[in-house]
Amino acid sequence: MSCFVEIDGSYLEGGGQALRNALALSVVLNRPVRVIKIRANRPKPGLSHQHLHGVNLLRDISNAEVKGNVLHSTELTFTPHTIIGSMYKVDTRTAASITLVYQMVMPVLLFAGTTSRIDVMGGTNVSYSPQVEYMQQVLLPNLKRFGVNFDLKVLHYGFYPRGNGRCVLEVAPVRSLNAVQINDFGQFRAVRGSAYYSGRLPKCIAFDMQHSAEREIHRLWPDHECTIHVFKHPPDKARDNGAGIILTAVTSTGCIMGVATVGEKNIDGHMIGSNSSCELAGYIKNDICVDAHMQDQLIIYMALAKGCSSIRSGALTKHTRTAIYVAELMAGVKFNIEYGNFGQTLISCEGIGHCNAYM
Ligand SMILES: Nc1ncnc2c1ncn2[C@@H]1O[C@H](COP(=O)(O)OP(=O)(O)OP(=O)(O)O)[C@@H](O)[C@H]1O
Repeated sequence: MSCFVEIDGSYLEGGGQALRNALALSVVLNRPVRVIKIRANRPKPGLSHQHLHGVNLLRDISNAEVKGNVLHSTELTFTPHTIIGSMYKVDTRTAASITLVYQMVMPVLLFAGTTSRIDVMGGTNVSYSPQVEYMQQVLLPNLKRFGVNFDLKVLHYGFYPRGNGRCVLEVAPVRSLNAVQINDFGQFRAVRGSAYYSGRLPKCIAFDMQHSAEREIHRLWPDHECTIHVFKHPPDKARDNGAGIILTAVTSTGCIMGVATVGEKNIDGHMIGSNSSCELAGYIKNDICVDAHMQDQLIIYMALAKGCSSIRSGALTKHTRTAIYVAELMAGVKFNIEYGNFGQTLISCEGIGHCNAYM
């Protein structure tokens, strides 16, 4: 009988997240895994640069035996042996999302014996992935509740198609993760954010994003603070053209929801600003404590934490259901979903209370 847990990468979302979570859990739990039909629902299935660099980084961190770690591969077996906290460097030579490489290794580095430092070159602000500001301003405060601490420095911002971005992530290990309750919205306090531009793009793009976003929030909540700063990345921080916005909403109970969007070709600043603020307003109106992207990103931590975690979010995304599928198979946990009246969901799970074997 095979000793591999088999994960079907075509299930539900059928993107790279199933692979990232499966491999991260494989290392943390020391369980060999086989991932089949990798990214089957994407236009170009199989491993792209981002995934391949993540797999090879995780191989080095865990001294794993790997088969299938080549570009476009749709099947992979991964047998980890250890977790080595250390300094690592990855140059993707593309605009591959740096934050998605970090998404793969972060849960693992928490269970190393010492602090790790991961220097990655690629894209910091790339579509369909967490913007680097989202990781700093939304992921970090949410993960702090689990007892996680990381420091993410951006040495250079990088955009599609050139890349040229560079970040350094430092992750401190934990003995175990706390269970969290992120389900009490409290009172809406403020919206804060920034709109940036770089390279040869005109400043009006960032001001259009700012004005449209502030107008929408002030229209709905005239008495609440809404502060969006506009700035240009200096040339030594961003060589290429790029523009985007990050908005966060904070509540009296410490909930932080975020929306971060990077402009693509023919950027319409007004459109980005108003779409982003409408998305954020939807969370505030419905007392949602965890935004649609944080929802799937917290699943792996809930599965590993000690005790029962619960998060109050909006409608379940396919990414979240995929993350739950992987966590249940790999860690043997069970997630429970309760549905509210206005599309809210309460996602809960009794975590396995994984303990760090290297501390
Ligand atoms: N705007 C965003 N803000 C925050 N997180 C995001 C944003 N867009 C995508 N994400 C996150 O990025 C991850 C993308 O997962 P997905 O499976 O689509 O991976 P992928 O490797 O990009 O695959 P693919 O290239 O197959 O799309 C998810 O965790 C999702 O929540």
